[in-house]
Amino acid sequence: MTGLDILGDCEFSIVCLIKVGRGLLSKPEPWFVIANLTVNLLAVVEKVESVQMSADDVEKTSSEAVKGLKGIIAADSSICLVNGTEGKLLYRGYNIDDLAEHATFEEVSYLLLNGELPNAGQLAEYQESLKQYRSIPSELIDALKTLPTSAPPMALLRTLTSMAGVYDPDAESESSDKRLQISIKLISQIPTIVAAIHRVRKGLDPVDPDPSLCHAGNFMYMLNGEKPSEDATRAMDLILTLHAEHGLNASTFTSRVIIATLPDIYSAITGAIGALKGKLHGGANTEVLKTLFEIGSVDNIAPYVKKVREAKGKFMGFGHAVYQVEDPRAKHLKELSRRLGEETGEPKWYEMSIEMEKLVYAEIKRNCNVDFYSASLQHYMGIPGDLFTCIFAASRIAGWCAHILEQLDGNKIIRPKANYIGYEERPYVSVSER
Ligand SMILES: CC(=O)SCCNC(=O)CCNC(=O)[C@H](O)C(C)(C)COP(=O)(O)OP(=O)(O)OC[C@H]1O[C@@H](n2cnc3c(N)ncnc32)[C@H](O)[C@@H]1OP(=O)(O)O
Ligand SMILES: O=C([O-])CC(=O)C(=O)O
Repeated sequence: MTGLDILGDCEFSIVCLIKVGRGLLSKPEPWFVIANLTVNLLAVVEKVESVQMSADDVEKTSSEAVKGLKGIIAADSSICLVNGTEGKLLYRGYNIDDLAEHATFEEVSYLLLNGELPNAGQLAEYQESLKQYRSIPSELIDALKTLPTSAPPMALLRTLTSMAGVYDPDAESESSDKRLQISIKLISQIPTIVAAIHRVRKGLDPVDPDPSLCHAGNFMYMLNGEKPSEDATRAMDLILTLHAEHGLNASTFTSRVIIATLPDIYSAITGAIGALKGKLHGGANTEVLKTLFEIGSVDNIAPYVKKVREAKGKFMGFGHAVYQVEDPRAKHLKELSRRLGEETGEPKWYEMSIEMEKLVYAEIKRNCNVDFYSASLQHYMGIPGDLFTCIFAASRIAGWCAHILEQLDGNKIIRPKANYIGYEERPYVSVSER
């Protein structure tokens, strides 16, 4: 905006006043003069603001970025409510406590994808579809055998999920039916891929899925090569139910950002797996077990907490971006960890976790999150620590797919802007003069 523009806006008031002075206009009341000037000055302010608004288009704005986008509402969603002050979690309106107690992962994943719990017929049909999709292309197993066994399982999962997209003839389909089908396929196949990773890196052959087993039972079977007990099946089912969905967490947001550019579902899921891998997110469960192993005994916890505090370090499995009170999922995992600690005759890891929870809370006033007790629990279930995040992914695939389908319904590309804090425009300097 130039000085001339501003003058232009004041012009009417000034010209009027001059005309009054020359007797060309009758003398107005003082309130009229003030009101007139105010109106025109407001117009100037508005113009200045609109000039700033158009400068925003080139990412130059005076406003500050919200770090981590904390508290920013980035989407309308009817999938999940995370109430951080009350510690409440609802999937499509159903409380996680009720789902943990009564529902199976099949019901929960159907609910997340379709918006309603299935009736008996719908559930049977859905379970059948999940079973039909369980086998993965043999090319994935062949490729897995060529990859380094030392690679983190989440890196292998990321690579194989991306590959699965290459072998799916429907991957590029834009039909809603096909997209729902791909979602069901992914919910079914991620556990098969995870189990194959687990076995191949141990030098074992992958185990073919068993159609007589439910989703969780078959997952345990493909991991261990033995039919699981009812308790083991129920434990896996609970883990899958509790981790299935959590609003706009980092990996889910990633999946929505990716799908919003309209690539294919596999691309969005591959990105989500990459985001979940990080230790500030899903990767924290692996870190928790490492910590428990490093500490070794209840007696060493107090010195460990002191050491981490002095180094201004992080306590893995503690704190949350949304919950200011207890994570409502943690108590379910904690109780199961207690039970399995007793049943395996190795309560140490549970007892250490209890002491750690107490001492860390006293130190930083942060509760434990879903990743904390899932570590001792999965350890009791015989799952290696570095596979924990893959188990998380085998569950969260349901939430990711639900969000992807929701994003595609009325899609808009997600494109926030940066608060530019770099150089003003400056002249190019040739190499010889730098
Ligand atoms: C499934 C999940 O993703 S659950 C989360 C899993 N991640 C972890 O367990 C890793 C440890 N926890 C954390 O790093 C954090 O609590 C997060 C990433 C989960 C949340 O981070 P934020 O939203 O920034 O939380 P919050 O606003 O409470 O953190 C503010 C400060 O509190 C302190 N704080 C929070 N959590 C912790 C922790 N676990 N240990 C030590 N200090 C902590 C830190 O000083 C933090 O600032 P910093 O991140 O700059 O170091
Ligand atoms: O919501 C979050 O930020 C992290 C979390 O608990 C989850 O993804 O389950």
